Amino acid sequence: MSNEDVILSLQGLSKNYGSKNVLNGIDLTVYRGQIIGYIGPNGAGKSTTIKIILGLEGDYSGKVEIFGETLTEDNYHYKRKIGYVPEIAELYDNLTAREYLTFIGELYGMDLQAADEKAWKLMRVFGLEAVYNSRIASFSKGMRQKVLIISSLLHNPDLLFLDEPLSGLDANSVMVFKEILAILAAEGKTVFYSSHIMDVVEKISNRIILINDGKIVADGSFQELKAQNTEGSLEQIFNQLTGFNEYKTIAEEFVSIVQEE
Ligand SMILES: Nc1ncnc2c1ncn2[C@@H]1O[C@H](COP(=O)(O)OP(=O)(O)OP(=O)(O)O)[C@@H](O)[C@H]1O
Repeated sequence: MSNEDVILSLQGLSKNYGSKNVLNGIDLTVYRGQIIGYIGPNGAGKSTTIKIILGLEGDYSGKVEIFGETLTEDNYHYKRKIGYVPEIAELYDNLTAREYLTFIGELYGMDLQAADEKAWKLMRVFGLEAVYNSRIASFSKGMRQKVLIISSLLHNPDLLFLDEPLSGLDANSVMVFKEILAILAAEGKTVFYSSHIMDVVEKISNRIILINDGKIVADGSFQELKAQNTEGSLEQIFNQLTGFNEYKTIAEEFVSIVQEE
């Protein structure tokens, strides 16, 4: 791939919280059209990486380049080309879906009417047109997640960050969303997908990055990772590479404590 196809580059990215070293020299070049499955154990630093790239977390060392420009505090124009589904979302409960989505659309520089029309159409495709003018407080978990997904894509971003995006979605919606991602990537959009649902990551990503102890411990397509490891599924490869083989002992200990008289 040529340099023009580099969408994102992390060079020696490190981050401490106090004395805790969370990221420890992440080197990663992401190319246009890739769906990156960014995985790792709880607390490995996945959300921290995403927040640094989004400019939500500072005080790191190393270099971040996005769309060919170095990330600095006063360079925020790139944000218009980015979409983000956070792991924990602050949806404004008192707003209606319409108010929320048009607000987000305007933040991304869209014209109010254009944002309104597009948001309504996307809500309709997700079967939510009847609640477009209802308050988000009355929405189920899956409905909220769909609003979040729409808000991340309303402005047609080139690079999409998804942190556990399927949370609360039913099986039909998951199928639709996986297909949306595949079509977007085929259109040249780039997706950075962080999740613990290994069978989905295995299927949708064309490149999987596994981080552990603040470092990249695996980088390749699922087929490549499979060829390099003795284990078969991504879940098993994950457990093998993160040195986890104690699940039975932990489960037994947990249940025996639950059953203590
Ligand atoms: N604002 C903060 N202040 C102090 N420590 C933090 C802060 N944010 C994150 N951490 C710590 O950094 C580490 C990495 O957190 P992060 O949320 O990036 O992990 P993650 O890989 O996304 O985990 P999970 O899979 O559980 O969502 C954790 O140990 C967490 O406690």
